[in-house]
Amino acid sequence: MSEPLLRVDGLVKRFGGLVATNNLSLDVAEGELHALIGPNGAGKTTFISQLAGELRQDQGTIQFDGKEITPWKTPVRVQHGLARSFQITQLLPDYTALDNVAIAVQARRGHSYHFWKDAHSVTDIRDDARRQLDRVGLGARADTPVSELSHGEQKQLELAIALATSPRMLLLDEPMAGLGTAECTRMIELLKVLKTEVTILLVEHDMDAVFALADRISVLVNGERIATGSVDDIRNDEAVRVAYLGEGDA
Ligand SMILES: Nc1ncnc2c1ncn2[C@@H]1O[C@H](COP(=O)(O)OP(=O)(O)OP(=O)(O)O)[C@@H](O)[C@H]1O
Repeated sequence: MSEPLLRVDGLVKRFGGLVATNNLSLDVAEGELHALIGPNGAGKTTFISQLAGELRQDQGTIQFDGKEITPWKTPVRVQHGLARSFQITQLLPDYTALDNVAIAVQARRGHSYHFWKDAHSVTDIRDDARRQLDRVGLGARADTPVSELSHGEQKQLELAIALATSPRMLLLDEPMAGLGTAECTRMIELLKVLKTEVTILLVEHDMDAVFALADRISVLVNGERIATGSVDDIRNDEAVRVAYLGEGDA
């Protein structure tokens, strides 16, 4: 079997007496959409933050593309293709959708201090940003300020910004959160396309989305991975039903 793109071994994160990540090991194969589910407080966001390099683990190792990345800071992880989607809270509300993506593209290319000096590179950056907006179905909203975008469009913009760093693997933390039914459907369709282009680790509470998208699902309870399997495996896993999906649910 080929090496997984992401390999996590024995990760532990404590907050005082609370073990938020409990000896967690997990593999994500190249090309896979791996969903991570679990009840509130199970430690999903804490895990994603450690993968992104925003939170330092107490124990364990993280390998990406065969390299040990455990000591690497976030920007180095991003340069090597491991990117977390930006949250809506990090968008610049007075700037247009295009500007928000262009700033991310600019950062990726390390142009931060010479951005306005080179007209060609500016055009190039804006073209690239426009491509990312097209990819997430926001092309027609490029010149709209973020504050005027709907919640669903802002979630699409988060994705465009993450894609602007050309990731090999995307870490997505609840892309469906707060979306209405129609917006959810649109996001699922969008992720179906993106999953053919990039490996994805998806944290999501919306089980319709998880079941529609996941190649494999891992279940986290109290910081511990209690199961990993296909959609059918997880639906039929007794321990998962008891711990998370709820016994007796339809
Ligand atoms: N910075 C922190 N300091 C102390 N405790 C924290 C911190 N961050 C998270 N926790 C605790 O760690 C546990 C895991 O939290 P985390 O947010 O990772 O769970 P989650 O599975 O993402 O939950 P949700 O589905 O509600 O987003 C919780 O008990 C939480 O209160």
